[in-house]
Amino acid sequence: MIETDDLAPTPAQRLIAPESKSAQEDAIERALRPKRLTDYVGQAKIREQLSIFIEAATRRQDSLDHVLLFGPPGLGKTTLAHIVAAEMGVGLRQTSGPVLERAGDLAAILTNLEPHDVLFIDEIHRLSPVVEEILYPALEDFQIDIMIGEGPAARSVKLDLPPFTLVGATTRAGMLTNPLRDRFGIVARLEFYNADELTQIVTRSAQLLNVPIEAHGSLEIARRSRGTPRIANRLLRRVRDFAEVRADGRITRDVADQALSMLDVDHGGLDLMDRKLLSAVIDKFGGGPVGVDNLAAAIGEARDTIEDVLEPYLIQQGYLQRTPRGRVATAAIYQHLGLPAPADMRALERDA
Ligand SMILES: Nc1ncnc2c1ncn2[C@@H]1O[C@H](COP(=O)(O)OP(=O)(O)OP(=O)(O)O)[C@@H](O)[C@H]1O
Ligand SMILES: [Mg+2]
Repeated sequence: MIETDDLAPTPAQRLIAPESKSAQEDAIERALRPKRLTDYVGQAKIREQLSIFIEAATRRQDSLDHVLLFGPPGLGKTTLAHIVAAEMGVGLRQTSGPVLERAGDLAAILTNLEPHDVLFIDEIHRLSPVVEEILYPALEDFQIDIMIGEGPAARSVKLDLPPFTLVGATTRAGMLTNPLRDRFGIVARLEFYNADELTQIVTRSAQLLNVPIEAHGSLEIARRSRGTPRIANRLLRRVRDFAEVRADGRITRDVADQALSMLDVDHGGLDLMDRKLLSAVIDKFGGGPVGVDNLAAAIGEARDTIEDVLEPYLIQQGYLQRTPRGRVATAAIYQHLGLPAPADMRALERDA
C-alpha cells in the first residue's frame, strides 16, 4: 500500500493545484507576470513564431491573425495574451466564455474595440452556441449581424467592426467546435516547462519579491513545480515563509527541500492527490488498465479533475499512460513510489 491520507486536500486546496486559487493570488500573479516577449521564459517555438508574425503585422500596419492558445492551467496563456497586445502596441479587452451569455454581450464588446485591439476570450471552449454564431462573421469579415427592435418590426442590421485580433485560450482544444478552431490563423500549444526554465522563473520572481535565494534553492523549487510556472511561484512564496520562520530568510537547497517535504510535495512534485490517484490505479485496479470513470469513482473526484488537472503532468512525466483500454501505471511510477513492479511488467521490460 502507498501511504495516502484520508485528509488529502480537495483539488482547489492543493498547494500544487495548477489553477489560480484566490483573488489575492491573482494580484500577486499580475505583479510577477512578464510584460514583454523577451521576459517570457521558455516556449521557444511559440515565442519565435509570435515575434515573426507580430513584426510582420506591425510592418504592414495590419492586425495580427487570430491566435488560439491551449494547454494545461498555469502555463502562461493569459500572460501571453497580454504580451501579444503589448508587443502590438494595442489595447486589450478581456472576457471569458462563460461570462458571455447573450449575443448582445459579445456585440457590445466588439463594437467598442479600437482598430487592431486584442480581444482576449479565456475559456473559449465554454462559449454558448448563440455567441459563437456572432463570432464567426466577426472573425472572418469583421462584421456582425445584430437584431434591432422586437416582434414583427425587428430587422437584422450588418455592422462593420474595426479589424481586431481574437486571442482565445483554452485548457481543452478538443472541446472547440471545428468551425471555431478553423478561424484561428495561429494555433499555439503550450508545453510544460523544464527544470532549467522554471529555475529562471523562480529566480526572476524571487528578485521581484525581494527574496534572497541561492541557485540550488531555485532549482529545488523548480524541480518540484510540475512543469508549471504558477506552481513554481506559489511554492516560492511558501518556501519563503518557511525560510523566514525556520531559517535566516535565505532560501538554500536545504531550506527548500525541508519546506516542500513538510508541505507533502515530493521530489517529483507529486502530492497527496497524485499519490491517491496512483495508489488507486495500483492497489485497486492491479496497475490498470482502468477507465477514467471507474478511477474517478474510486478516488471520489470528478472525471474532469482527473483529465484536466491530475493526469496531464503524470502522463507527461511517464508515470501514467493513457491507453484505449484505460489508464495504466508505468514502471517509472512503481520505481518513484519505491514499490516492486508487477512480475509481468518486469518481463515486458526485459523483452523490450
Ligand atoms: N513563460 C513564463 N515566464 C515567466 N513567468 C510565467 C510564464 N508563464 C507563466 N508565468 C507565471 O505564471 C503565472 C500563471 O500564468 P497565466 O495566468 O498566464 O497562466 P494561464 O495559462 O493563463 O492559466 P489558466 O489556464 O489558469 O488561465 C503568471 O502570473 C506568471 O507570473
Ligand atoms: Mg489564464
